[in-house]
Amino acid sequence: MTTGHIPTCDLFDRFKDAVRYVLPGLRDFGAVTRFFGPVVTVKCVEDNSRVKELLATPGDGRVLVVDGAGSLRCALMGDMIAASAVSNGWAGVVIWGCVRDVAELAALQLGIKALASMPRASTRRDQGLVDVPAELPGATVLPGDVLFADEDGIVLLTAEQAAGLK
Ligand SMILES: O=C([O-])CC(=O)C(=O)O
Repeated sequence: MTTGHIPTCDLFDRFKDAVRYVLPGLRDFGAVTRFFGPVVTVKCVEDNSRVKELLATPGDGRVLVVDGAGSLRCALMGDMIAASAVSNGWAGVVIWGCVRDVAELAALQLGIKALASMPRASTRRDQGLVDVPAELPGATVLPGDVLFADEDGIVLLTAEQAAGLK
């Protein structure tokens, strides 16, 4: 596995269509715009219980992928949860859904890509699935995939593909 970020365009040049690409639409909200790491997945709709729990545990340089089914009705992460991700060593959080506290997120040393901002928080009902196949626009993400993100977009590799990178 590589020890550094590889530009997503270089990954295309190397792998072409053997890797997965997330369709455009997710924006950068964190101070870090280039990040990579093995993926942990969460599937949750308008309930960020699992997101809060996971980001309070050691991240070890991993990236949390949140399949929020694209809901624009509430935010799945704000500055408190994101700050806990930073303290716990997560490399990034990619959310098919919304965030809030945008001004504070912009100051955090964390990669954050999400659809949009929304002041309304989610309602925690202790629901959501961890380590299951998760959808991002145009790509299915599996636990253990390796995600590379930068200003150009997001690319997903299998662990085997990532193992071959220098
Ligand atoms: O608590 C939430 O649901 C989201 C939030 O505002 C935070 O992370 O600060």
